[in-house]
Amino acid sequence: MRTFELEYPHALVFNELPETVTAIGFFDGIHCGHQRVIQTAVSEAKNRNMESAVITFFPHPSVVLKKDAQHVKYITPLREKKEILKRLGVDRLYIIKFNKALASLSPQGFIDHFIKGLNIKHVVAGFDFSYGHKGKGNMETIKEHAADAFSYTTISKVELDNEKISSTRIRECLKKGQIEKANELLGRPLIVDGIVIKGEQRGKALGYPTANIDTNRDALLPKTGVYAVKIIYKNERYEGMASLGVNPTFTPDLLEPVLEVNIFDYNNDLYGDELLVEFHAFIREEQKFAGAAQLIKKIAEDEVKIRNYFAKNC
Ligand SMILES: Cc1cc2nc3c(=O)[nH]c(=O)nc-3n(C[C@H](O)[C@H](O)[C@H](O)COP(=O)(O)O)c2cc1C
Ligand SMILES: Nc1ncnc2c1ncn2[C@@H]1O[C@H](COP(=O)(O)OP(=O)(O)O)[C@@H](O)[C@H]1O
Repeated sequence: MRTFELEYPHALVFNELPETVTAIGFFDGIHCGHQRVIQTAVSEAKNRNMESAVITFFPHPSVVLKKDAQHVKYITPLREKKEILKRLGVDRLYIIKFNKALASLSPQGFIDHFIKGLNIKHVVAGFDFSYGHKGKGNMETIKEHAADAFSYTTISKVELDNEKISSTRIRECLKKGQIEKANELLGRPLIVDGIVIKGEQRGKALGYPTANIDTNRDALLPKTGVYAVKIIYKNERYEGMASLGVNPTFTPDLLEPVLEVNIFDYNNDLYGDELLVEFHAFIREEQKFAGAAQLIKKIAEDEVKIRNYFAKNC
């Protein structure tokens, strides 16, 4: 997959661009609904003997459009997004910078520059996709803006339990610790990755060494607590338990939750290495214990629970 980071106006040369079928959207999470849009574009491209593409945006429009400048966290930060799109068989990824200039482009201007101008012959988008200034362009107006230069497919609402699958719904599940429902909506387990850094060196003494993970600051983390996780390390998959929290038993003043994992049946140095953590089940809330002995007892119970969980659900 080739990635192109574009700004308005982009400088790509039309004559050098292949005829392409594209999916377009913000696609945070690349959930089951997004996957239907992207897979439709990939198979339509094969049918037409064209290249497949995904057009997406960065950062999230709310960063530019909302007054209180904020930092948005993503279910799939750009890096994860790229990995998943590669796996879906996408040939080209166009990441359009969402800035004031882009936000003020008219719907016709957007289509002319970023669809016709990128030699797109067919567009696939969800029924609620919008484009151009104030999101005034949509799947109703696209026919007029296309003016026969390209065709399009509108993907209708994809639902689970009679409710639309959406990034917002997944964010709410993650906030509540409903990881299994979030995973069902995503169509894969939530993955958070990062590099192993040094912690307080307390884990080994407790009998449960934990790899402390420096996560991407763009990554949306689930609710704090203890989770059944799988760890992908050097292309091998391990079972383990994660603590996402502020370690109240020992550190009353930690502000940001820390993600740490204890890998089952493993004993080796991991400092400086990259780990991918797949979240599978929420086990319990984080607690403040009277001391190390009580915490160790609880962690031993967590381990039994999590091993049983994976014995039943692999
Ligand atoms: C499965 C598991 C559950 C945990 N639960 C709690 C908890 O409920 N309360 C708490 O204060 N710390 C909890 N911890 C975090 C430990 O306090 C932490 O791993 C330990 O202090 C080691 O920290 P270090 O890696 O910085 O040395 C848990 C850790 C694990 C692995
Ligand atoms: N089974 C394991 N799970 C996680 N980390 C392990 C394991 N075995 C060894 N380690 C190593 O031990 C370190 C964790 O030990 P710990 O005493 O908790 O130190 P720290 O406070 O630096 O995390 C990990 O970063 C890793 O290098």
